[in-house]
Amino acid sequence: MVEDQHVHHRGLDNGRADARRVEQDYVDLLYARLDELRARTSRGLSDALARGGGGGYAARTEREARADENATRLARLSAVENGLCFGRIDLAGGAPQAAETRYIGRIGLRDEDHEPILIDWRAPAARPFYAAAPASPGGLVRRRHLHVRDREVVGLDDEVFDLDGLSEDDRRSLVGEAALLAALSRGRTGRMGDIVATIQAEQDRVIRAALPGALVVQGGPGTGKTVAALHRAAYLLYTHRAVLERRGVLVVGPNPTFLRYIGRVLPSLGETDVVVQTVGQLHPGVAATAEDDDAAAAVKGSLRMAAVLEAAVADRQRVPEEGLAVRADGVDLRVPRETCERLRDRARGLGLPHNRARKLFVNEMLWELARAQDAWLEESLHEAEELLEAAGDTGRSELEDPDARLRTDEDTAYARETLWADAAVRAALDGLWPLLTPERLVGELLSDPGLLASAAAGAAHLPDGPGPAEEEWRALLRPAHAPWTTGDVPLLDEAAELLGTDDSEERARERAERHKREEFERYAQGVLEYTGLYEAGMLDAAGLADRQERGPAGTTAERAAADRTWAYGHVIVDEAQELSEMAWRTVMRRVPAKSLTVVGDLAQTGSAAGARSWQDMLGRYVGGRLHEEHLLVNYRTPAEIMAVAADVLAEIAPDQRVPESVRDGGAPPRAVRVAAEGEAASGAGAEPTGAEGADGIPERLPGLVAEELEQIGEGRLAVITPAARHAEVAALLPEAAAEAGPDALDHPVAVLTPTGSKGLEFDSVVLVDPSGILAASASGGRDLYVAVTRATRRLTVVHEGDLPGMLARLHTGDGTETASAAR
Ligand SMILES: Nc1ncnc2c1ncn2[C@@H]1O[C@H](COP(=O)(O)OP(=O)(O)OP(=O)(O)O)[C@@H](O)[C@H]1O
Repeated sequence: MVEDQHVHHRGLDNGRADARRVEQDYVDLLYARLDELRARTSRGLSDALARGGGGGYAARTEREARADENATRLARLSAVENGLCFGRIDLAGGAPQAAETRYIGRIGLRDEDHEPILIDWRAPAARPFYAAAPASPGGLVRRRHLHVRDREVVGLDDEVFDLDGLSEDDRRSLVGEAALLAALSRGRTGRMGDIVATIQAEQDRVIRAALPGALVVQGGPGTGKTVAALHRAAYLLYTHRAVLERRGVLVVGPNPTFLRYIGRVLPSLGETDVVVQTVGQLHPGVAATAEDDDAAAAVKGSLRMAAVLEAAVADRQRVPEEGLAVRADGVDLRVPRETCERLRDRARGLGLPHNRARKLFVNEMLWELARAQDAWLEESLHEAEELLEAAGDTGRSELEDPDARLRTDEDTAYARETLWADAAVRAALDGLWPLLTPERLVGELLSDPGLLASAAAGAAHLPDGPGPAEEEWRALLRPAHAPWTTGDVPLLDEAAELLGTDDSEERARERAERHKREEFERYAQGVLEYTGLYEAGMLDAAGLADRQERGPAGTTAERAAADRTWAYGHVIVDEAQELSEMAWRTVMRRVPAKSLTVVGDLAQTGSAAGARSWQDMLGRYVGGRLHEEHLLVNYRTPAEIMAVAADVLAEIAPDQRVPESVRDGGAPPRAVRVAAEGEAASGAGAEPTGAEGADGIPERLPGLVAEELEQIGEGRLAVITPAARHAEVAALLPEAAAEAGPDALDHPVAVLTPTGSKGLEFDSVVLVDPSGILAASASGGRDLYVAVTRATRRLTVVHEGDLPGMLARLHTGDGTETASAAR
């Protein structure tokens, strides 16, 4: 509930109670309409289902289409129950326009006479609700936020755009401050929520930016990049439905926990045609979660790997010194080296992927072998003839040419078939030009120093080269069959491009399916015309055929996710600073139109292969179509905690601006010093720790966590530790979820590494061993920055030795605790 002290009094002179009653009446009307539509849709659905499976093909198809349509509508109508309407704008009148009032909500509604009674938040008519600012009210007299719980109006929050009455410094672009603060002060649930009611003007610009081109949104922690990106997905699908419903939208996020964290936002916005994946899932059939060490990640993520893989494929197209020698059917067959080379070069010259060029190579080699076999047979037949002749018995008539071929072309063709069926022949040809899967190519390459050395050397001669130096590629070596890492996935995708598939069977199947589909579309058109669905604009024949083909489970999103070559209509990348050059190459392949939204923070880059500049990463794909927006206000972290983060930022990325916190007045962040392992109670530098001796992390941490939990009540807490100490710390908190667990977000306490905490937020953060985080890698400072900016209310830093210099503020700030005081 919005407390009275939060409500601006300016616009409520007519009495808050009266205003609330007026809004309650209107909200009642909206819910009545919603109930009516739901009842109607649900009747439509049960009618369609009740008629069972009878009737002809046409009737069944029509019923299925109706049932499908009704089910989707019903799901949408149910999803908007909470917060159906959250805003109202009053626009100035003045000739020729009359003054106008609009209500803004999660969906659009019309009354019986088709008059709009509620405007969808994504519609152009809703725009002034978000865009109006004191300096540019955009025709608004007043903006009102409605707080509705269980269909009851529990609070109002008004802003009057009376320019004379407002000072310039009235919160820059911030709008609906009271509503915003109320939204921000709610405890965290472990799932991200939507913010349709309180989208801020700078975020609105991002959400409603044009579809084409690449939009990069750079913003510090908590500036709402993630939440704005997800609302943008919903907005684009609403505004460009025709394009995007068929092609879908792909959202790429950093890790599976994060994907679960944001998973609920899109359905609440009524959008289902969205595929949400980590980089580790971009290649269908692989779900990589393991990570490389920094050295391997840096090499693997570099664009030079494209040349290494190209060379690795060429290395698999081999010609042995002595040519091809194989024994088939008891006969030794040979194809000389020069012939093998000529055929290899010809196959390479086709410019086809390896597995498709292989068909030509294998085919020609089989002819060579068949001819070799022929030659051998000819020779033996001639020999036999000569023997017979010598014995006085001629097999042929005197009239025949003694040098004529004894075997016909048909014989040779037949021999070719027989040779292809011979396992030894196939194995020999596979040795020269094997059929390769991406998994095999990459797996064997990374576990074989010989293959790697050769591919790295080969890359030197390619346009994307030179390849990595020996000390670099050695970092890639690992045991055969090691689990896939996220860094491997772009390599697998690159390999898939280079290898292609041997798709002749698939293409024949596709041809047959296309034929079937064309017939069905013709048929569907007839069905639509007689049902009237066509005139109503609800479906077209292709759409109906689509539904028919995919059945109820096959949404655009599902088909897209399973298809490596799917071309999305738009791609949104979150925590985009973590993607390597190779990962961008994969992402760009998924969106040929290069329509992208990229959100991230260069100051938070943790990956050794991640971005240091957006232009460097993206310029080569989008050129001049790169548009950059900045978000500057932090909605997550209170000012007191952000001051600590600002010191860290000044060390690690002095050129990045610290976002300004909306909230302040939170609990002061604190540092708690504990004894290091083996540190004596009276040891040098130890705080006085009491009679029972030096208490270290094992003794102190559970108590500190319990203390924090008490402070935050229903909220959530994260313990963030260096990766090397994760297991040790998790063992101290058996009730907590360790990050690998699938339901880390459903526990009050989660133990995370800085990487695992990316993009997430918690009411309280207990950061263990900051020096350990700093020392863990070259990007330790950036990881520390990520860790301290996860808290929405409280931050406790637990350290053993001295605090790192960049956290010194925790010593001097108010409320800093010593170990003894914290007990
Ligand atoms: N306009 C808004 N109204 C209400 N809450 C908001 C608004 N903008 C952002 N928030 C909240 O602020 C928090 C931070 O947002 P979000 O996670 O999108 O930030 P981010 O920029 O992605 O942060 P990071 O870079 O740290 O991952 C979320 O809880 C989000 O719901």
